[in-house]
Amino acid sequence: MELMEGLLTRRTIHLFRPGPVPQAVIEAMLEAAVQAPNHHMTQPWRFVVLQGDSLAQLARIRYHVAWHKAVSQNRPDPERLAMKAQNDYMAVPVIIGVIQQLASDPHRQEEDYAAVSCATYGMLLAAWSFGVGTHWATGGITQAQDARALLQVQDHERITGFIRVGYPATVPEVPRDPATHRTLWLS
Ligand SMILES: Cc1cc2nc3c(=O)[nH]c(=O)nc-3n(C[C@H](O)[C@H](O)[C@H](O)COP(=O)(O)O)c2cc1C
Repeated sequence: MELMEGLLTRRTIHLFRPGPVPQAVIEAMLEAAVQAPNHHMTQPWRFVVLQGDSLAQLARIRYHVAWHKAVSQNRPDPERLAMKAQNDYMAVPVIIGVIQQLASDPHRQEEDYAAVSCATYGMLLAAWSFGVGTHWATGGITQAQDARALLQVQDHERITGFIRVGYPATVPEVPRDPATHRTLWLS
């Protein structure tokens, strides 16, 4: 797939087909990620690939996070919402946790988050080039102590997102405002 085609057609996937993703695709995603631009070459990222039992553990943690959120918001049927949250994770063969190493300087931290986001986007695009879909999400689970422990996140690190990886069942359309509506050309 041409780079431009990938940039124009990649979408967040919400429904995945069952089945594994080749290890080579996951490795290619990670290689693409570490090529991301990063100021001062801080390379402020780390990745944790969860499959099998570890993915099931993460899904269970997501169940608890979703349950507590639903209860705290007085939502009806917290059990159903929590099961959906868990099942969404169990519907993919691989989830990649993205971790930012936190610099002590706030400005450096902000620039590092930009770099980690570039790395994450690189992963999504690399996956897409193999016809593999992704879903980049944040949410409460990125701060859950149990999730941090499972991913062996250190005090000077934070989880910036979880990337679900699998073959898409459907690819949604998510139209954008044209770039011309968002651009001022100066000469
Ligand atoms: C930093 C970041 C956090 C996101 N967090 C979530 C999330 O928690 N849940 C979710 O469903 N999508 C999340 N998304 C995906 C966006 O909702 C999605 O990119 C947007 O709807 C546009 O759709 P597209 O990716 O198909 O173009 C996140 C995207 C980014 C960049």
